[in-house]
Amino acid sequence: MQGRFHLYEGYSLCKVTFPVRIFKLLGVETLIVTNASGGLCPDFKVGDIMLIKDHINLPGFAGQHPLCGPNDERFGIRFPCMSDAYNKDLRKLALEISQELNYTNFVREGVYCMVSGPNFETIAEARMLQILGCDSVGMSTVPEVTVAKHCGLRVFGLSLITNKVSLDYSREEKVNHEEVLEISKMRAEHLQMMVNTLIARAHLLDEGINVN
Ligand SMILES: O=P(O)(O)O[C@@H]1C[C@H](O)[C@@H](CO)O1
Ligand SMILES: Nc1nc2[nH]cnc2c(=O)[nH]1
Repeated sequence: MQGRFHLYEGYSLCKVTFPVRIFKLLGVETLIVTNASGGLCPDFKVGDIMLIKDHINLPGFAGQHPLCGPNDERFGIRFPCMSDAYNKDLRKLALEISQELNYTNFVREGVYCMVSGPNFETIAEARMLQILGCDSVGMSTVPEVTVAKHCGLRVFGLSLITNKVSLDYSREEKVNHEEVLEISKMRAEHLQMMVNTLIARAHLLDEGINVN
């Protein structure tokens, strides 16, 4: 997909995730998601690429969930397990690839949290998210991943840390969308290289071939 639909644009989560079900019907087996997010983990720097290890579905906690309503059994079960949402083997492979590509000084792993947006966080919100165990925060991805897991797709995700989220009332810098776009452009080639290399190697995992 070139871009995606967002909840904050006014789309229902059913519409936001509709392309994932189309992928499933087309025979897609693995979903690779990328996004931009704000860094909450104090160790993260702007420009870091975070391999998404897990997520927190904050809109889901409040009933904004793409699987609410009658369950479509053709796609998956009523109560899907999400404890292994982001495929372990693909994450391990991505870490190995980042070492080979010499990217280790800007590749991290962490927990992504979705909020609906469109505003960036208040400082109190950011502090709360950090206490909850979120390493980064963004406005997308989680609904698509949830629907992908529901219908049995394997998922891998990368989140580009485009800014630091303000956690301190004395911090003068203000988060803005222009910065998000600028950092995304700066890291685009690295992200493409990681994804391309991962795709080239991922099928070896299915065939049980040692990728080292
Ligand atoms: O679509 P993603 O989640 O990558 O985009 C993020 C969320 C907003 O659309 C935008 C905020 O600057 O970046
Ligand atoms: N919610 C949220 N989304 C983002 N997308 C890119 N940066 C941010 C951020 O700081 N907060």
